[in-house]
Order: sequence, then structure tokens, then C-alpha cells
Amino acid sequence: MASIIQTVTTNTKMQMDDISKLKNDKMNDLSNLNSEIWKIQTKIPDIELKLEKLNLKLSNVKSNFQILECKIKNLSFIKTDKLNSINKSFETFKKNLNTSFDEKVTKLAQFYDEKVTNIINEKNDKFKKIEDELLKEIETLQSSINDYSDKILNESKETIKSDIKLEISKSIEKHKENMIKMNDNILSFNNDIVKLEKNIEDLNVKYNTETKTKLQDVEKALESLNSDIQNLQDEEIELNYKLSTLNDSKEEECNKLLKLQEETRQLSKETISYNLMIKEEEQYRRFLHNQLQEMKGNIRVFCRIKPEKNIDNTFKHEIQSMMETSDLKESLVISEPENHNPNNRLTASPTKKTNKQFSFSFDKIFDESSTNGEIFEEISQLVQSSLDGFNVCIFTYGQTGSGKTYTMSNLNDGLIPRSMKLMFERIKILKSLNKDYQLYGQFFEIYGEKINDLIDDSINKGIEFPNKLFDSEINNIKMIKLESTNQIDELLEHSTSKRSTAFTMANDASSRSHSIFRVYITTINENNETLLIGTLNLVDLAGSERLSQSQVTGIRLKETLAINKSLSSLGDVILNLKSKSSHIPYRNSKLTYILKDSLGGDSKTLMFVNISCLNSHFNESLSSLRFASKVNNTVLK
Ligand SMILES: Nc1ncnc2c1ncn2[C@@H]1O[C@H](COP(=O)(O)OP(=O)(O)OP(=O)(O)O)[C@@H](O)[C@H]1O
Repeated sequence: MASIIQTVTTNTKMQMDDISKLKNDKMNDLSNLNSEIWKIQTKIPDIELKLEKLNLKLSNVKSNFQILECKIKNLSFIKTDKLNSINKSFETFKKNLNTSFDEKVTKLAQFYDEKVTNIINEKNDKFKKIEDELLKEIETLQSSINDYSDKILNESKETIKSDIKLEISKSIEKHKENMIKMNDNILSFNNDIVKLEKNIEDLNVKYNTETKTKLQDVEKALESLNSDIQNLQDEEIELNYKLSTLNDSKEEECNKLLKLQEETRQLSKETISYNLMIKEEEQYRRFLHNQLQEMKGNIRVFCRIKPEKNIDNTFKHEIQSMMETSDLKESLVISEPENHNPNNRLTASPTKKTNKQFSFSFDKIFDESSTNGEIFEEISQLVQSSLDGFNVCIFTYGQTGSGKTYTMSNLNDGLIPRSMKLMFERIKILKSLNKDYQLYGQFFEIYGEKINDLIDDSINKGIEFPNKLFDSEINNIKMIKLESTNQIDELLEHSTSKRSTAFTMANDASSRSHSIFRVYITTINENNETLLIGTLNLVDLAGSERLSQSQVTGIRLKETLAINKSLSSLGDVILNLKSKSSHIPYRNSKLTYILKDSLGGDSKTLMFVNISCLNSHFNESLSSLRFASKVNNTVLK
């Protein structure tokens, strides 16, 4: 235990020794430190003084910086002002340039360019100098600060050193930042200046090119204006020359015009009197024409002998025609063939020997050699009568196959096409005498007692005639305006196929109806009313046949009876008209009833009796001649 206690005591003693040793060491350290602190403390007032001095210097530097900033600001203001004034003077310069368009523009621009460049260069130089000076000053300050800080660092404690260093570096950083900002400002200022210079340069270039192009345009416009003016002056000279020649000829023309006016006045006076004369002459011509027609007779009969060219003469009977000097009529002698059976044509003998002779007298006789043209010459005066205001009726009468249709409507030269051609020609002449005539037409047939339209819908729809001036019987028959010969040919061609025909002994396509082509000659009066002047009726009668010879039955017999009845009614009407009977039996047949206005009064009637010289047709020819002769020779009461 004692050893343990001893060991503990020894250990404690040892520890105590160690502690006292450590204590002494620490005490020594402390006294050393205190002496150190004391030393530093003695140095602090110096350092503080130095620091104060440094701060003073720093504040001086700051104030210097501020002054410099102010100076820079002022300089920038000055520069802006100057730039503004330069821009202003540049604007004035531009205005001057605009007004004068002078060549000096380029020189002035160059001059101002140089001036601007110089000013900018000067400013740049100044700024550079200031910048350099500032940088130098900053550098010296930096070095002095560095010196000071070195010294401080060397002399002062680490912490104080670091503090001071920090502070100084902060202030330096701040200054550096300021410097950078200032540099940036200077840079951006320089950039602005460069931009401004660029703008000014661009403006100069733009202005110069614009001015140049404007000048070129103006010069071009001036050039073209000058040439225009020159042209106009030339034209003016030419026009003046023309004007003077025109003035010369104007007087001449005026005189001529006056002369012409006088002549025209004279001519119009003469025209009026000529027109009056023409009117009087026309009336006189009408009167004479009508007198001539009346002298010839209002009802006349012509005879036409159909040619039988390819038939031997032994089959023909003799027909002789001659002029009668006494009453300007022509006579015809027809000789009966030998062995002729008066009741049957089929037994007529083929011999030239004759026995009995029959004599007839007519207004005109057309032998076998006559043409449609020659026939028309005789009847053309009747067409004129219809234009003069009379109603005219022309018939072709005769046995079937005797040439009635050929005479009346043969294409191109029949009475219908020729009459229409003549009418169209006369109307043209009348138009030149201020008489406007229009022709309207109807074309129909009377079959039995029925009226059929021969104008086909396919060729003409017809028109509504302005006034219902006409017979109600034929009001429903198409009325068309007649305008050309072509139209008439077309009408005739179509009507042939529409007409009622049948095979007979004498004609393969014998007409079993009476066809009537009626032309209305009209004019329009001052009240715009249509007036009827005259009518022309061209009637192709159905073939006459003696029942004893035709040997027809049934429907053909009925047709023949109707044809013969209407033909004898026509004969009766004409006979009564010629003998100036008080009663004219128009109503006895449809044919006479429809023609009542064109038969009688002062209307003109002409009948063609068509005959054949064939022995086989002798009886029919004789019968036709007797009928026609009766009409022609009736003595007026
Ligand atoms: N003058 C003439 N010259 C030449 N040919 C004629 C003449 N007259 C009639 N013919 C011819 O005779 C034939 C019968 O004539 P057309 O048809 O004119 O007779 P038509 O009297 O009208 O007969 P129908 O009463 O039966 O109709 C026709 O082929 C026609 O061309």
C-alpha cells in the first residue's frame, strides 16, 4: 500500500513539477507577448497617422476623379452641342444643296466632312490624353498605395495588415471598376462617335447619290422637255403654215359653199316642181293606162295552144289563128278530125283529113310557139293596174293537162313568178318617189267547196295582217309578207306538193282544185294605218272535164262534178258582169264568192283558155273554146 501511496505521491510530485514548469514557460511567453504588444502599441499612432494620410490622399484622388468625371460630362455635353450644331449646319447645308443643286455641294460636303473628322479626331485626342493622364495618375496612386501597403504589411500585424489591405484593395477595386466604367463610357462614346461618323458618311453618300440621280433625272427631264418644246415649236410652225393655207382655201370654200347652197336651193325648188309634175304625170299615166285597159275591155280572154312537139302531126287537128282587123281581136279556126266521134275521144282517128270547122274570136291568141315570156308581156299591164289601185283577176282555164299550171306557176317564167318580179321592181321605183308599198300574200286552193292553205308552216308561219280588211272566208288562211323572188319560188315549189292532185287520162298529176295566189298591195298612211291599194289574183283553175268522156266514178266523179259546177258558176258571174246584170250570182260557188271583190266594178279580169291540138283532146278543146268564147263575146247591155 505504502508503495502504492509512494508511487502516487511520486507521480503527483512529478505532475506538479511539470505543471509549474509549464506555468513558468507560459508566464515567460506572456511577458514576451506583452512586450510585443507594447511595442506594437507604440507603433499604432504612427500607423494611424499614416493611414489618415492615406485616407486623405484617397479622398483627394476621389475628388480628382469626380472633377475628371465632371470634366468628361462637360466635354460630352460640349461634344453633343457641337454635334447638334454640326447636324444643324449640315441640315442647312443640305437645304442649300436642295435649293441650288450646285456642284459645290460635293466640295462643301467634303469640307464639312473634314471639319467633322478633325473635330472628332481632336476630341478623340483630347480624350486619349485625359485617359492617359488618368491612367498614369491611377498607376502612380496604385504604386504609392502598393508601397504603403507593403510598408504597412511589413510593419503592422497580420490582421491589421489584412484589414487595411482589404480596405485598400476594395477602394482600388472600386476605383478600378470606376475606371472600367469610365473606359466603357469612353468606348461607348467612341462607338457612338464612330456610329455618328458612319451615319454622317452614309447620309453624305446617300445625299450625294440622291442629289446626283435627282440632278440626272432633272437633266433628263429638261432634255426631253427641250426636245418636246422644240417639236411643239416645229409643229406650231407647221400648223401656222397650214392654218394660213387653210384660211386662204376657207374663203374659197365659203364662196363655193354659198354657190352650192344657192344651187341646192334652186335644185330643191326644181325638185319640188318636178315631184309635182311627176305626181301629175303619174296620175295622168294611171288615167291613160286605165283608159287603155278599159278600151281593151275589163274582161278579156286570151287563148293559148299547148305545144305537142314530139307527137306526129297525124294525131293533131288543125288550128288556124289570124288577126281580125275589124275590132283588133284575133280569130281561131279549129277543124274537126275526120271520123271524129264527138262523144268519145278514145276513138279519135289518127288522120289529118278534116271535115267540120269551128271559128272563135279572142282578144289574143298564143300559138304553140309562144313562150311564157311573150305571154307575160301582154299581161304585165294588168300587174301595173293592180299597183295603180285596181283589183285584178287572171285565170287559166282549160281541160286537164292543157298547160294551165305551166302558164300560171311554172318556176321562174310562169305568170306568178314574173308578176311578182315586176311588182318588186315597180315597188322599188315607187319607194324612190316616196311611196312605200308593201306586199302581202295568200296562197290557197278550193277543193270541192273547202279551202286549204298551200303555204306550208315549215317555210312560213305567216303574220297577223294589221287590218281585217278582207273576206272572212279566208281570214284563217296564212298571210305572209312577200319580199323576194326567191321566196316566191320557194312558195311555188312547196305548194305543188300540197295541192290536191290525181291521176287522170290526160295528166298524171291533174290538179283537182282551183289554186288562188292572192297579192295584197298596201301602203301606210300618215295615221300609221295600213291601207289596201289593190289586189292581184292569179287563179289556176282545176281541169275541166266532160263527164261523158272522163269515165270517172266515186270520189273522182264527185270532184269532177264540183269542178264543173264552180267553173260554170264562174262563167255565169263573168257573163252577168259583162252584160252588167243587176244580180251577180257570186254566192253560187266558193270560187266566185271569194273572188267577188276582184270581179266586177272597175276591176280587171283576164282569162286564159288553154287548149291542146291533139285529136284525142278535140272535144275538150272545143268545149273550152265555146265556154271562153261565150265569156268573151257577150254583148254589153
Ligand atoms: N307551153 C308549154 N310548153 C311546154 N310544156 C308544156 C306547156 N304547157 C304545158 N306543158 C306541159 O304539159 C304537162 C301538163 O301541163 P299542166 O300541168 O300545166 O296542165 P294543167 O292544165 O295544169 O293540168 P291539170 O288541170 O290536170 O292540172 C306538164 O308536164 C307541162 O310541163
